[in-house]
Amino acid sequence: MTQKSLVPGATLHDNEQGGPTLTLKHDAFQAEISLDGGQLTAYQAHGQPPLLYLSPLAYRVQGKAIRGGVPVCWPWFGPHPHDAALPQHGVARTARWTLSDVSRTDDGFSVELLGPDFHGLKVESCLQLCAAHVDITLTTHNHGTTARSYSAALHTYLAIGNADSARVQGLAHGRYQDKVHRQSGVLYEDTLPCRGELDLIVYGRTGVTLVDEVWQRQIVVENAGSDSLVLWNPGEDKARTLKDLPPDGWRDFFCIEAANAEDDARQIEAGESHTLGTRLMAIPL
Ligand SMILES: O=P(O)(O)OC[C@H]1O[C@H](O)[C@H](O)[C@@H](O)[C@@H]1O
Repeated sequence: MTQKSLVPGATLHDNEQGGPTLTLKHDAFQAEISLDGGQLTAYQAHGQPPLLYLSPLAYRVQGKAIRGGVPVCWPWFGPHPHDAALPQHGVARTARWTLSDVSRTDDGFSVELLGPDFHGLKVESCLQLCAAHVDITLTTHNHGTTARSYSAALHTYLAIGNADSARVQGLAHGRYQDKVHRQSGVLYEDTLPCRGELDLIVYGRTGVTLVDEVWQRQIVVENAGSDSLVLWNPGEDKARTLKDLPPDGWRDFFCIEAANAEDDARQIEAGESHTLGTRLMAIPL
């Protein structure tokens, strides 16, 4: 593919490994979207640290998930519920998506992407990017003839100064499922340190804040169409088993995922659709 200008500031081109990539340049920020995975891989407001972490060892070949940015887990989150042969986190993050529209808005860009079809379910994504925030929606349509269940997540890798000294706020009274310790219960504390391996689904919380003392900022995450959010960091030991993450890479991000996961999996009637969304806002401390 040769480089193609779409609207002022938006260019579609192949990255170094040949993957179709949309680069967005604005006076106040710049961003990159990979059509492989249909995912935002970078967003940075000028003069600020990056909002999203992208592993320097991330695979950038068609058919492999990209570790970083905002991977799309769809139409199931985690292992497939009945068929262990199917890939973890569904088919969308390894599919090549289609760019259906890109336009300038008053304060940034709006991008629409069409994702894969999976047995009567179809997914599309809309990204609204401006200097103040990033909004991503994921809409699933059931174009089959019977009701269908699915699960999903926008698996956001938020960039941070150091996971060891960051914390998530806004969790009090959320019901949780802890996949590391195989426990469930209710979170009594409002704040959770991002230290060590964490893999938690928290129900009933649509908004939380990641507080980063090192970079002196907080990232506010507000989700919609979701009653579950996932908090994940592999920690030092598990990170060593991930080939697409440097040994110290776990320090540089914390995942806060807008989800329809586990107990929050959704059923969509024939002809209906459901939208999951997340808004990310970085604010100085
Ligand atoms: O390594 P991946 O397939 O990208 O999955 C990374 C992580 O995603 C989610 O956060 C899950 O809750 C974790 O259990 C999983 O380890």
